[in-house]
Amino acid sequence: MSREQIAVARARKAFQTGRSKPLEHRIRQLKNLQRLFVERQTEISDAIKKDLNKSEVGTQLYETLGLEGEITLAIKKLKEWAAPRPVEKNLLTISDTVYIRPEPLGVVLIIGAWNYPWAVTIQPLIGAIAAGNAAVVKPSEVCAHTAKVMEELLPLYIDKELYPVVTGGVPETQELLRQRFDHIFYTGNSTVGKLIMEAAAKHLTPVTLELGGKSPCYIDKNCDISVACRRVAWGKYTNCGQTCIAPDYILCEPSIQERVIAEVKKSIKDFYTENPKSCPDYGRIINQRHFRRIMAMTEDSTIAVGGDNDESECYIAPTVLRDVKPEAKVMQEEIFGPLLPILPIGGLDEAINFINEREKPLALYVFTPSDKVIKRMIDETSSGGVLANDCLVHYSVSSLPFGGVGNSGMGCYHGKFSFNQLSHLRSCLIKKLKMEGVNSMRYPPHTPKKLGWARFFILKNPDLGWLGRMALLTIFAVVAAVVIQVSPGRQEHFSVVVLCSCNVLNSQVTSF
Ligand SMILES: NC(=O)c1ccc[n+]([C@@H]2O[C@H](COP(=O)([O-])OP(=O)(O)OC[C@H]3O[C@@H](n4cnc5c(N)ncnc54)[C@H](O)[C@@H]3O)[C@@H](O)[C@H]2O)c1
Ligand SMILES: CCCCCCCC=O
Repeated sequence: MSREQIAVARARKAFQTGRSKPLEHRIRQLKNLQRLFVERQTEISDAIKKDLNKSEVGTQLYETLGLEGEITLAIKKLKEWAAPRPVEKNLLTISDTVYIRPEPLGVVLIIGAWNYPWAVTIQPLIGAIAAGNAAVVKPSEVCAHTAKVMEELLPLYIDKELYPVVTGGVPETQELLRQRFDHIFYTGNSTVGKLIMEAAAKHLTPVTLELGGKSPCYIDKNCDISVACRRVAWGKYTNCGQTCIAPDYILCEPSIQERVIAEVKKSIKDFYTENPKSCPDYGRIINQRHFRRIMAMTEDSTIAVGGDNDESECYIAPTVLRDVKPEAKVMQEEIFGPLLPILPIGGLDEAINFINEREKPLALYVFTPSDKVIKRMIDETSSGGVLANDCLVHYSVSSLPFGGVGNSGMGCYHGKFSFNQLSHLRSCLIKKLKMEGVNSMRYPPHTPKKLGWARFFILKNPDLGWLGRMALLTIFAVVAAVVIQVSPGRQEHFSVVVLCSCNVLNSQVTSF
C-alpha cells in the first residue's frame, strides 16, 4: 500500500470507530488546534518568512488570527449548528415531526494552496472537525517550509489518525485522488480544479472548489480617489498580489487615470517606503517560475509605476500599468502578482459590459459614493462576492459565505457555511402510526375527489394570524359536526376535518 493509501485507510478506520462524532470530541480537537496557534507561532512565522517573506505580524494578521477567530466561533456555536433544525411543514405532514439533521460526511480530502498556506488549508479543516468528519490534509508542496511545519505540528495537537497530514506534490496528490473520499475540498487554480472534479467524479464524490480568476475593480470618477486608491493598493500589494481576491485590474474613465496612478504611487510609498525591496512588510513571489510568468505579462504594456525586479530574490516591485488594452498579456489570465493594470473605459455601462463578457469573478470591487452605482453593479453582474468601497475584508466576515461562482469555484465556507458545506443535511420525517384515514387520499384507487383533497393539502398553506386561526378553527368545528351528522361512518372525511383543525392551530413554523 502507498503512504497515501495507508493514511486514507487509517482515517476511514478511525472515522468508523465513531470517535469524531461526539460534540465533546470535536470541541476538544478544536481547542487543541487553537493551542497550536498560540504555542507555535514562531515556527509558523519562520517557515512562512522563508516561503513568502511574510513578516511575523503579517502572518498573524492575514493567516492565524482569522483561524483563531473561526475556531473560537465554531467552539461557541457548535451545539447550535449541530442541533436538529425544525422546518416548516405542509398540511399533509402537520402532525409529524419534520427536521433537518446535520451529519458528518465521512472522510474529507483537503487540498491546500500556497499563497496563504495556513489560512486556506486549516480553515476547511476547522469546518471538517466541527462537522464531525475525518480529514486528510494535503498542504501545497510549493510552500515547502510551511508544509513541513504543518506535517510536524498537526499530529502533536490533534488526533493524527482522524486528521493525518500527507505532504507531496502532483504525484502524491494524484495518488490521493485515486482513493475514495466523501468530500474533496480543493483550493487552487481553475485548471487543476477541473482535474480534481474529474477524479472526484469517478467515485461520485462531491467537491468544493475554491478557485481564483481576475477580480475587477471599477473606480467611479466621482469618488474620493485618494481613499479608493489607498484601499485598492492595500488589496493589490498585500502578499505581493498573491491573493485570490486581490483586485486584478482597474476600470476607470480616462479623465481620472493620471490621478489614480499618482494616488496608488503615493500609497505604495506610504505602505512600503521608497524602497519596497527592503521593507519588511513587502513580500516575495513564491518561486522563479511564477516570477517569470508575472514579468512576461508586463511585456506589451506601459509601466507607470514600479517595474523594478530581481529574479535572484523573486522580487517584483509594486507596479502600475497604464492604458492597458483588453488584448494585453496581463489581461489574459489571473495576475497573482504585484501588477496593477489600468484599463480606461467610457463609464459604468461599459464597465458592466466588460465584466459580463468575461468569466464570473471571485470578487468584484466598486468604488463610488453613489448608492445607485453600487446597486447597478450588484444587480447587473455576478461574482462570488462583491464589495463597495473596500477590498478583501469580506474574507474576514464569518457570517458571509466565501466562495466563487462559475469559473471562480463552487461551494462556499467560513463560519457556519463551512459546517454546512462539510455536513450531510439529512431530511428526517417521523410519523406516528395513527391517523391512517388521512392517507387514504394518496392510496389507490385514485379518484378526482381524492385529488381535490390532495390539492388542498399540498397547495394551501395559509399564513394566518392567531385570530384568523381561531376563526377558521370555529368553521372547521362546525363543518366537522355537520359531516358527522350527515355521513356517519365516513372516517375519511372526519380525519380530513380533524387534520385541517390541527393545521389551523399549528400553521406557523412548527417547533421540533
Ligand atoms: N478561492 C480561494 O479561496 C483561493 C484561495 C487561495 C488561492 N486560490 C487560487 O489558487 C490559485 C493559486 O494556487 P495554485 O493553484 O498555484 O496552488 P498550488 O500549485 O499550491 O496547487 C494547489 C494544490 O493542488 C495540487 N496540485 C497541483 N497540480 C495538481 C495536479 N496536476 N493534480 C492534482 N493536484 C495538483 C497541489 O499539490 C496543491 O496542493 C490562484 O488561482 C488563486 O486565486 C483561491
Ligand atoms: C484580509 C485577508 C485576506 C486573505 C485572503 C486569503 C485567501 C485567498 O487567497
